[in-house]
Amino acid sequence: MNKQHNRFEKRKNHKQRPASKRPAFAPRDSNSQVSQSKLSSPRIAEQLQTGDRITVEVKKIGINGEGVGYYERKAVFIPGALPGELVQAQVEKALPNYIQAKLLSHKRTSAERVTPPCPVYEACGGCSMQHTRYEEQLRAKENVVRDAFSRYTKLTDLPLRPIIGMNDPWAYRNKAQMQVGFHQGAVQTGLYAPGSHQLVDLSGCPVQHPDINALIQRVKEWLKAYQVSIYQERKRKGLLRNLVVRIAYTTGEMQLTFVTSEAHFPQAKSLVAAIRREFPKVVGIAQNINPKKTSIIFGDQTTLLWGKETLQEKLGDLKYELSPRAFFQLNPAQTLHLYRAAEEAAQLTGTEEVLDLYCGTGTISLWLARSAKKVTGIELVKEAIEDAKANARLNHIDNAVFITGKAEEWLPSQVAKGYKPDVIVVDPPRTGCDDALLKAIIQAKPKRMVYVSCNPSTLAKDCAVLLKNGFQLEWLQPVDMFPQTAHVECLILMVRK
Ligand SMILES: C[S@@+](CC[C@H](N)C(=O)[O-])C[C@H]1O[C@@H](n2cnc3c(N)ncnc32)[C@H](O)[C@@H]1O
Repeated sequence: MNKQHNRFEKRKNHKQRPASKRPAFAPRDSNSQVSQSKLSSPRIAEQLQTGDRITVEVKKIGINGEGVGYYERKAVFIPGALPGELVQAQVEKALPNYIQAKLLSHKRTSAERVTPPCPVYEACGGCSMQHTRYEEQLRAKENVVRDAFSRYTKLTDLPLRPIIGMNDPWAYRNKAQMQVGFHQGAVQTGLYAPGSHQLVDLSGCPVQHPDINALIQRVKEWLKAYQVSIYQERKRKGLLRNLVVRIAYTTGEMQLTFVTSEAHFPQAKSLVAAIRREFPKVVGIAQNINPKKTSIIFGDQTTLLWGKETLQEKLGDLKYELSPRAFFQLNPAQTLHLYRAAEEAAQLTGTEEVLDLYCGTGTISLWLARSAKKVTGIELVKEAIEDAKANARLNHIDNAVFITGKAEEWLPSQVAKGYKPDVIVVDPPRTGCDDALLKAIIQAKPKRMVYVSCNPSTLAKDCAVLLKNGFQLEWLQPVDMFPQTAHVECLILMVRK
């Protein structure tokens, strides 16, 4: 995802078997029962329908943070349920290979259950694990990684390191991207409820930096006071679409971007003056124009309304100047752990050629460049490459080269010319590496391959391909970049056999 708030992954929806081919009866799990008044006898899993109520014992936490139990032998996914709980749930979807159900009540609750501190936790959908004690969240994320690797690689002795969690798993997010709406005379800012265009108003998000919350709250008041017209998605009318706020944890600098549907923004001057009066940490205020019918937040054009174009953040001793649209990891404290793990995995001595694929703004490349002979970063987005080059200059790093391109096209063409990096780092989007890229990595025969991923399933799948083609898995390091959500970041080191 970008590595944003949690959204549920789609499961495969297979066609229903015709009724005549369904088994007449299958034995029931002792803890799985249907209790629906209109039924004269309990339903077997194959006959369950939307609306049926079932009792399920929850066995584990699934990839989206939901409870997973079994009705007879069929998996039942119940958001909000925890392992060890016996729950009554209502069937929302009964499909041939799984059941999706809604938690109705508990017959037994888990000791790992806690009260979510966020008042709109259930409606918002940004987090999916606030009801779970943090230690249990970490255990569940380790298990998700373990399950994915045992499914795809069949490795029996997985070299899984303990997950790196946070001491304080709140207020870690350095960026908020809020939808703006208007409801019953009030300006709202928040996120859409999962799978809908229903805006959930957030008056303070506990995983965001508190200064971000404070700024958004006041801006909301000024939007109303200055009568800024709010964009209405359905009618495609109105001006203000989103507020994007970023904070640098090390310098405290803040940056605010108004995303508008058109350039004309008559209240911009008054808003800038009000923000500057009350929020001296804001160093730059920008307007981004996005006239398109799209769920992508930023449009192509950004203009500075006041202040600096970038804010400065530091990771270790590296400095980064970040423009409003530049990608930067959302949890800087955990990013340090991730990049240190990448450095350990790369085992650089100063003589290596390193290739960093999907390099974004070059953060990993610059981190590794200090102990490598040369680093080449490849990234699809041209602006990110410009930021990477600027950050290399800012940090006086002259052995890093950044190139705009598609990883799956660039590497095969270079390998065909004899290019042989010593270490390859990849950090692809959730979909994982393209087949053509994996093939080129296998042909390039790097000594070490460092794979960073936010999706354990695609990571394990790609790892399985590399295992069959001359690599072995040395270790896996999960890092909890997104506490309170089901997301888990994982880094693996593979070496040539
Ligand atoms: C998960 S981010 C990694 C960013 C970076 N490694 C970091 O830690 O900040 C994935 C990056 O891959 C880029 N990307 C997506 N598809 C790509 C492709 N086919 N080739 C190269 N880069 C791609 C995205 O623009 C994004 O910057």
